[in-house]
Amino acid sequence: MMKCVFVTGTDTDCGKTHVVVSIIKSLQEECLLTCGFKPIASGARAASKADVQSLHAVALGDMVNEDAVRLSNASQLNIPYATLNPYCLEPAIAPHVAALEAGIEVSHTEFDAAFERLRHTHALKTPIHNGKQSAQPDVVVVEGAGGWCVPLNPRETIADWAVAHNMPVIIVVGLKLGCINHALLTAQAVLASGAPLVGWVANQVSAQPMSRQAETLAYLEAHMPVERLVTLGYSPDDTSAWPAPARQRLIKAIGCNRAEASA
Ligand SMILES: Nc1ncnc2c1ncn2[C@@H]1O[C@H](COP(=O)(O)OP(=O)(O)OP(=O)(O)O)[C@@H](O)[C@H]1O
Ligand SMILES: C[C@H](N)[C@H](N)CCCCCC(=O)O
Ligand SMILES: [Mg+2]
Repeated sequence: MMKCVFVTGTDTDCGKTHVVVSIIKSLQEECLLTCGFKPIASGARAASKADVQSLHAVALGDMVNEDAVRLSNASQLNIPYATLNPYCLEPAIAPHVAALEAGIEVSHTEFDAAFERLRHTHALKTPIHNGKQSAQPDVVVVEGAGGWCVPLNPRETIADWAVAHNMPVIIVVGLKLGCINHALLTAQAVLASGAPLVGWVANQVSAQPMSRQAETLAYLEAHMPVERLVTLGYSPDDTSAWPAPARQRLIKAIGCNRAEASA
């Protein structure tokens, strides 16, 4: 049974993509075939020659989003770009505004269709140890857009889609002044929506730790309604797997079972 997890955060730029890539690597380390999913992205560029080589079903000049590129490159499966990122909007602005300006109607139905295609069997970039050339993902790690309440259109948010699918939710807390309030409000909103909130990640987003980082973490530890899965330090070029105990917390939070893994 394919598992999924929805990663939201305290704000745009809190480090969701950074954390999603590290989650993908962590689950791969646990022999779970894992891919990312970015249902909607705002902020796109024309695909370069390097993108055409690394991405699946992308032509030179097609619009691609950097988050989705990073998710695709981290995946072990060759998933068509448009499946991994069904909505790729050009300006780096609120998605509902970008969609309106482009004359595009964003719909959960399109998310569902792409998510369904993700479930299919895809070619593996490198055959795994038992010689398998293709497989279905064991886990899909979904990256939201901005924070939990970001709208898609006047009626729906991206969170509504996660809630409709009862996806376990992880909150990324970008460690900076103001994050206590943002983290607690986000946790309250997730719980109020009825989604299963399964953990949070403390993510150091600046080279220097924020002032009184230890005290901030201690307060969050005591007041967040779920456990902290891991604390990630500042590491611009490193999105490697989490330490083993944190990986175990992650697997438990998502409800994965290594025995079910196809790898
Ligand atoms: N732990 C970290 N160490 C170093 N750099 C980080 C870390 N976390 C995030 N960053 C950097 O901070 C910036 C914002 O992070 P990221 O793109 O992951 O945010 P995001 O929440 O995914 O934003 P968006 O809402 O646009 O999707 C990026 O340049 C990223 O490389
Ligand atoms: C463009 C940016 N990097 C994100 N992808 C979108 C952030 C939307 C934030 C909307 C808001 O909360 O005001
Ligand atoms: Mg991102």
